[in-house]
Order: sequence, then C-alpha cells, then structure tokens
Amino acid sequence: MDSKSVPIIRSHELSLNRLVNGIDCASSDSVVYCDPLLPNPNVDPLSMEPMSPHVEVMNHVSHYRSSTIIKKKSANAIPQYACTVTNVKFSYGRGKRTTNALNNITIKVPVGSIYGILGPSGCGKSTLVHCLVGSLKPRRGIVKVFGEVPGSHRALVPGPGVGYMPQEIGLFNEFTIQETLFFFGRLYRLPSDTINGRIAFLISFLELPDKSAMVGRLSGGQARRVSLAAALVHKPPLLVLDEPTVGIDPVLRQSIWSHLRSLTDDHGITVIITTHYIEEARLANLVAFMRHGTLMEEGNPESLIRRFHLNNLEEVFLALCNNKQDENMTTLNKLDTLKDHKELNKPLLLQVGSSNKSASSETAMVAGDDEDELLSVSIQRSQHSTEDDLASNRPSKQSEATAISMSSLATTTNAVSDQNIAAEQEANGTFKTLESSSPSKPSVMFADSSIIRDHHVNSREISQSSPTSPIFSNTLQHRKIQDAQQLANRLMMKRNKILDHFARSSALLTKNFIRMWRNLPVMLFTAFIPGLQCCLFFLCLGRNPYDIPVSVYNAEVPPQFSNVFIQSIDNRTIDIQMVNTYKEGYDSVLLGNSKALISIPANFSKAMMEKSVDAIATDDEVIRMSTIDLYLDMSSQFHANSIRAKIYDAYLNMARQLLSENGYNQKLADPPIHIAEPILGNRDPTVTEFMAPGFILSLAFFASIATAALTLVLERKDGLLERSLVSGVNPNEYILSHVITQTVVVILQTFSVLFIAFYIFEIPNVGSVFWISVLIVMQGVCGMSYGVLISAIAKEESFTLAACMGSMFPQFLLSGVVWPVDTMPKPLALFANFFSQAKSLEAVRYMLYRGWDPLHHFDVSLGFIITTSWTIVFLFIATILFNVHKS
Ligand SMILES: Nc1ncnc2c1ncn2[C@@H]1O[C@H](COP(=O)(O)OP(=O)(O)OP(=O)(O)O)[C@@H](O)[C@H]1O
Repeated sequence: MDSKSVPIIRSHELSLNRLVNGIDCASSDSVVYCDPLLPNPNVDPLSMEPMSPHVEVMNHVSHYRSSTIIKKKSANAIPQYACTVTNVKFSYGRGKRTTNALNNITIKVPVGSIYGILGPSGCGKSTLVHCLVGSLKPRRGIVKVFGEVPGSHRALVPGPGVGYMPQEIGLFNEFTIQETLFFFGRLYRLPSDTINGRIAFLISFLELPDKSAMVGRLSGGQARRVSLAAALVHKPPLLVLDEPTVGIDPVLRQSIWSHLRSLTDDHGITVIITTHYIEEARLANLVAFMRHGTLMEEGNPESLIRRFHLNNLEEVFLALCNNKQDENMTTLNKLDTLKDHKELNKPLLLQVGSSNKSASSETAMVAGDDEDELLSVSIQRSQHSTEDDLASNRPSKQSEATAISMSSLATTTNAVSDQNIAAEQEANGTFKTLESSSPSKPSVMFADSSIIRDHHVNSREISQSSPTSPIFSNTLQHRKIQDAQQLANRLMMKRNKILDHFARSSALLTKNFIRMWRNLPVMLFTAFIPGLQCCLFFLCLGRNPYDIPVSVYNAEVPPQFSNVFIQSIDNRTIDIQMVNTYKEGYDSVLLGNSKALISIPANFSKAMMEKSVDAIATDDEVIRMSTIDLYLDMSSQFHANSIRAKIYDAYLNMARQLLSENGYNQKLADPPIHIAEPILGNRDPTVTEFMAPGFILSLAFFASIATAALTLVLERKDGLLERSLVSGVNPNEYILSHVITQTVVVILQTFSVLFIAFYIFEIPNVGSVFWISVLIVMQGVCGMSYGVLISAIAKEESFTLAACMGSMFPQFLLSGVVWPVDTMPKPLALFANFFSQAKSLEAVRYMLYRGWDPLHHFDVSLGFIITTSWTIVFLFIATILFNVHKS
C-alpha cells in the first residue's frame, strides 16, 4: 500500500469521520463507511447503550470488530482537536458601553486532553466557554467543536456532544440526586435502564452521597460533584466545566482534578476547564493564560514552568503579565507554544500504569497523524512507575519498556482481519487492558486490545524506548480519539429529531411538575391566592357604609316636624349625634368626629305648614325657615354621597307622613319620575356587580404574570436555563413546557375564583359558566405569556417585579375594571380597547349579565379573539427573544 492510502472503515454507524473530524466523507482524507446491515448482535442499534461497564467494553470491542478497513488514497485519518477557536472576538453591549470580552482568541483543544483556561476574574474565560458550548455566538472568528460550528445544523453542540457544568451549580434544589441525573439523562433520550446504570456508576465514580439525597441539602462540594455528574450522565465526548473548583477546599479540588484525569485517561473524554486557581491547572495537559480578553500564552504546564525557569504556574502567569510588552519574549513564547502543540503530534511516549509500582505500564508511540509519513507505534511495557510520574504524566525513568512498533494508519496495506489480530495478540502477548492512570481507579470502559485492533496495526515490533514526552502519547491520543468517536457516534445514531423533541419536552415537563410538587405549599398558595383575593374583594368592596357619625343641631323648640324628620333618617347608615349649638356641630366636623352637620331652623314646623297650606303665597323667608341645612365633609366623598342620599330619603319620608297625617295623598311628595323595572340587571345594582367581572379577569391575568416571569428568570439566573439549552433543549420546548405547567396552575386559579364568586358570593349570572371559565383561563394563559415575555427581557428579579407591577396598574385602569372605558378621552378609549383587557372584560360582562355566548355574538367572540391574539403575540416575541439571546 502506498503512503497515500487511507482506511475506510465500514461500520454500522454513521460517519465517525464527520462527527469527530468535521469533514464530510466525500472530502475527507479518510472515510468511515456506514453499513447498517453489518450484524452486531451485542449492540442495541437503538440505544447503543450497554447494560453494564463490562457489556459496554464488549459492545465497543464487538462493534469495532465488525468494522472493515478499506483502502483509500491520502493520509490523514485521525482528528486531533475536539475544539478549535480561531481569531474569535466577542464583545458585550454596543457603542460606548461595549466591553471587549474576547480579542482574537485562537486555541486548539486536542482530543482526550484536559485543557485549562486560566486567568483572573473578568478576563473572558466564561465568555470563551459560552462560545464553545454555543450559548454565545462570536462577533468574529470561528469556533468549531468536533468540526462543526456549535448550533449549526449538523452540530452535536449544544446537545449530546457536550457535557456542560456552568459556574452557577445549575441544579434543582428540590430534586434528589437520582431525579437530577434522571432529568439530564432523559433530555438525551437515554432509556431508564441506562440512566440507572449511569447513576450507579457516577455515584461510585464521583463518590456522591446516596442517590435519594436532596440536592438542596448537599454541601457545596457534593453539589458541585452532582453538577459534574449531571454533565457526564450521557457520556459526552467533550466536557466543559466553568470554574468547577471555585469556593472549594483544596482536598476536594484535588479530588475533582483526579476525576478529570480519570475521565480523559480512561474514558477518552476531552475536558475544557476554566479556573482562576492557576496552580491547580498543573494537572492539565495544556493551559491557556488569558488576561483582558486576550490569550497571553498557551502550552503544557510543565513545559511552561521549565521554559520560564520558574517554580510554578502562578509565577509563570505573573511573569507573563510583567513581560507582556516584551516583544522578544512574546516571539519566544509563540515558538514554544507551537512546540507544545507539536509535541502532541510527534512520536511520543506515555506511560499508562497502575498505582502499583510493580505493575506494568504501557507506553505507546505513534507518529503525528497529520503527517503523510510512516508512523510507528511503540508500546512500552514499564515495570515500575512512581506515583509522581503518574501525577505529572512523566514516564518513569525505571521503566522497562517494551515497545511495539507499528506502521501507521496511513501505511496500513490491507484490512487486518480480527482473526489475525487475535492471533497476533495471543502470540505477542502484548495486548493488555489499559489501566487507569488514576492511582485508585481501574479502567472500566476500554480495552487496549480493541484499541490496537481499531488502529489496524499490521505489524509491530517490540523495542526499548526511553520516555521522552511529558504530555501524552499518540497511541493514547489515538485511543482517546477512538473513544470520542464512539461516544459521538453513539449519540449521532440516536438522533431522531421528533423523538428527541418528545424526550426533551417530557423531561422538561416532568421536571416542572416535580418542582411544583416539591414546592407544594408555594404552588397551592399560588393556585389559591386569587381565590383569597376574590373573597377579600367581595367582603371589602361594594358594601354600603354604616354608622356614619353625623351631628344634628335642632333649633326648634319644642320640636315637632323636625323630630319626624330626625326619626326618618336611616339610623343604620347614620349615627346621629345631637349637639346643643350650631358651633359645636361645626367644630365636630372640623375635628373629624362627624362627617356632616344637619342644622334645623327654629320655626321649622310652622314654616313647613305655611308652605303646605299657601304654597303660591310663600315668600323667601318662609322657604328659608322650612329648609334644613346640610353641611358635608366633602373630603370624604363616598361618605358625603351616602349621607346626602339618606337625608333626601328622610325628607321624603317626613313629607309623606305629614301629607298623610293631614289627609293628603302622600304620593304628592314624590318627584314626578317613575323608575320602572330594569330591562337588564336588577333594580339595585351594587358597585361589586359592576367591578366583579373585571376583577376576576384581572386576577386571572395578573396572578400568572409574576409566577411565570419569576420562575423563568430564576431558572436563568441559577444557570438552569443555560444548562438545559446546552443540553440541546431549544427555547421553544423550554417555553412550551412552562406554558403547559403554568396552565395547570391557571386552571386551578380560575376555578377557585369562579367558585367563590358564583357559589359563595353569588354574583348574578345568566350566561354559560363554561364559556366564562374558558375566557378567564385564556386570560390567565395570556397573562402567563406576558410573564414569559417579561422574563425574556428581564435579567434580574427586581426588574421582573418592577415590570409586572408597573404594567399591572395601567392594565387595570385601561381595562375599565373600575370605571367604564367609554368615559375615557376618545383616543385613550381606542387604545384601551385593543391594548388592554377591555374587550375581554366587556365579553365577560355580556356573558354574565346578558347570557350571550361567543358562537352567536361577535362582541363576545371579539374578547376571545383579542385574548388569543395577544397570547400568540407575547409568546412569539418571547420565543424570538429567547432564540436571539441563545444565539
Ligand atoms: N452579560 C454581560 N454584559 C456585559 N458585560 C459582560 C457580561 N458578561 C461578562 N461581561 C464582561 O465581559 C468580561 C469577561 O467576563 P467573563 O464572565 O467572561 O470573565 P471571567 O473570566 O469568566 O470572570 P469570572 O472568573 O469572574 O467568571 C468582563 O469584563 C465582564 O464584565
């Protein structure tokens, strides 16, 4: 085979190459040919999920056993970088408020490595991470993860291609560990058995508390490890951790790093981690130092320390900050950075050993996969390795290496049958299960026999080789790439958009309902608080006042008709307080002791008689003497109006009584207007009856605004929204799940309110309770949509509350709840009819008091149409805003 040959792997699965290499089969240097017909009895083609780590190993081995290598020209087969960031710029804000968070950042993250992004607070680490997981879109430059731009059509990021742990732990406090991991597993459509298996594995791997422990009751460190477990539940090929060790004690920090080492070394996962604890990143394979949004330096930690002749990474960082302006240093650094990257690609040696010093370790050497040349792989058996070596990835000097030279993928001449491989394996006795480089943890997932078989080694040569590289070998790198391929491929296999959509939606719904259930008191309070408010409304509003204190000064001596008048006053409404002088009564009103003064003249009865007998000849003096003076406290208009009405009634009663006593028709006292039976409504409507429909409608609308807005804003603030979005949830699914959950609350609210209004306070209704209920529920959904819209704009709870409260009062007034819309100035009334609940309220009144329904009366239908339209508009804008924020 010539050196331009390249393997084509015939596989059950979709193109590994495209997934990991980011190159289409047609244009790539190597091709993975997908052959779904190839039998692979050990792998469930739908789930591709193992039942146990052992089965998992077998599945991977079995899967690759069925792959067939086919020759194709050209050389480059194995991708090197999980992520590439090229000349990326990102800024927040616009104009004068622009903050340049990233300036021309270029980094490459090799597959299967730990890549530390280091720098002080505010240097742009999180922004870079957000660009990597697809939460932010760079203003300039390109970010690629597994060869695809995050968020693009074919990308697995956001989605199952990445496990993301945000800076804010991003967990639901009301969930148990099991529920948390189940939620994230469900987002990726993992079957329950698989999730349970993963939960068991992660609990032991990350030393988590019992799976039934509530997240809200965990310590900070435990919660962080659960957060890490949530990012790992679907076995992502890439793990992105934003400051996972912040605020954590050194012991736990060490433990997290050892878990990360184990993930990269044993499971082939690529880890990108940000931290401002610079020294801890010594365990990373590569680190990038950032400051003020620029990349100062990138390289292997040990190399950097050696290069700068310093003792630790922190000193290197300080030196970099001090020497930032030094051109020579920068040039030197750039050259060295290139060297560090090159080291990942040139033939290297790495020791992979067990914690047991006597145990053998294997060091593999492969030539750089980007070079079109003969490659060799050496597997070195080391008899002794020290823990220090393991920690720093330095091979032991005492290694007794046994190297197996292999020709490269590029020079693979023929497909090697499994039988041949197995025979060679047996003959040489060189294929051993790789052991974890983590001292305490054995590898559970991958066996090197399969790896080497996957690499299609057709010859090997055992040789002695001294360890040279501090980073990691290309065989290990190759293995990690294969692992990543397997993981990514498994995820791609499972992609089915409709099923994904249902899986995510049902996971989100379940999550929302569990949260509601766990917060049952709050939920019940939210559901029934409108009912309580409704009770208050009916108890507090629309009632007639009683026992209003009124001073009465009666100058008539002895009192005759004046007494009749005083006795005719409704003493339930008015509490009569007799005073001896006019001044005493006047002062009583001034001092607020009474709400009015009634003053009756001295000759009141005599003047009344004269007026009745000789009405035509009555002069002004007689009229004045027969007139009762009422002095009102108009600062309390409501009381004043009630007193006025009661005094008129008392006068009418007195007049009727006098006429009757003197043999006249008492109806002569009545005004000549007959108030007939009302056509609609009853004879004595109360203010409550007018206000009740508007109040109920407003209650439904406003009760759900704040709940919806706050729920979403808090989920975003806690990092839960971002985490869900990075998991592949799209904003529409997210919004829909909340709309459905909140609708349940709105229905409860509506029924509690209507029950109280109709059955307890018995507001009059001649219409259909069904249609009234439907419109009120729709108003609740409309209010909730408005809340979702607010949450799409607001970042903080304070703004959210201000926006909710701020819009509440204008809505209340414009809707005509307290005063009819048609009394407003014309332009305002027009505005109110379309931008408030005015038409919906009118529809409710028509249904309640006229018995109309939306099927036969357009005025009622209009209320339904306007409510639906606004709901759609609110949700549409909210969805756009969520999507804009996402991108
Ligand atoms: N939403 C935002 N709006 C405006 N500016 C922002 C926003 N988020 C971050 N910034 C600014 O961008 C710069 C980089 O912020 P970033 O959060 O990426 O830094 P960081 O290194 O992750 O900091 P930390 O370690 O404290 O999280 C900072 O100057 C910050 O003030």
